[in-house]
Order: sequence, then structure tokens, then C-alpha cells
Amino acid sequence: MDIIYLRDLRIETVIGIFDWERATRQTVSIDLEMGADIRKAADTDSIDDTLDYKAVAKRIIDFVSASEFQLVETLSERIAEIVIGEFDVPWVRLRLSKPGAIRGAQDVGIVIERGSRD
Ligand SMILES: Nc1nc2c(c(=O)[nH]1)N=C([C@H](O)[C@@H](O)CO)CN2
Repeated sequence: MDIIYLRDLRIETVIGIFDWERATRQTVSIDLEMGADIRKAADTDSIDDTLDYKAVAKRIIDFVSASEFQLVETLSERIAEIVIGEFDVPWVRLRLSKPGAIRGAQDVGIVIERGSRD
């Protein structure tokens, strides 16, 4: 399986369990790996024969910007569902982090894999 990826897609959103986090927007960073077969597009050199990572990024930006979840778990799961369900992607690995959310740590977050690599 080939992988098409986005790295460090930074989006401002409302996320968190504390009162101050409900009142301000924070940045989340998303790394997304998406299973794909790139051979047809490599033959035809046509965007119509592959997963358009720009279209995926736009959909995620629109969704995350408008979302107001408490947990990174919930936001990550919803993003994975969108990518698999709307873009016909068989497998995703998603890392979602909140830079600077924990004093002393560069970032904190979650990694999930959904779908099948077969
Ligand atoms: N497993 C999780 N633990 C915590 C989360 C979370 O989303 N998942 N969130 C917080 C706070 O919102 C934190 O990011 C702010 O410091 C704490 N623990």
C-alpha cells in the first residue's frame, strides 16, 4: 500500500475540558497518513486518478475550524471517519496534537489508526 500524507496541518479550534479552553481558540496540529494506490495516477499523470490531498486538507480545515469538542479523542475519531467515508480511503493513521498544552512538553496528543491496510 502506498501512503499519501499531510504533515503539521495547523488549525485553530475550540478544544479542551477547562473553562478557559472553551473561551479561546487553540492550535491543533494534524499529521495524516492515508492508504492509497498511486500507480494509476503515476501512469496517467492525472489528478482524477488519485486522492487529492488538497481536497482532503480543505475538508479537514473546514470541519476542525467549526468544531468545539472537549477531547482530542473525539476530534481525531471524527476526522478519521470523514477521511475514510468521504474520500474512499481504506486506512488512515492520524496524529493530532496540541502544541504547548502541557507545560514542559513540546506537545501532547493522540495517534489512531482506522480501517484496513489489506
Ligand atoms: N486523554 C486526554 N487527556 C486530556 C485531554 C484530552 O483531550 N484527552 N485534554 C486535556 C485538557 O484539555 C488539556 O489539553 C489542557 O491542558 C487534559 N487531558
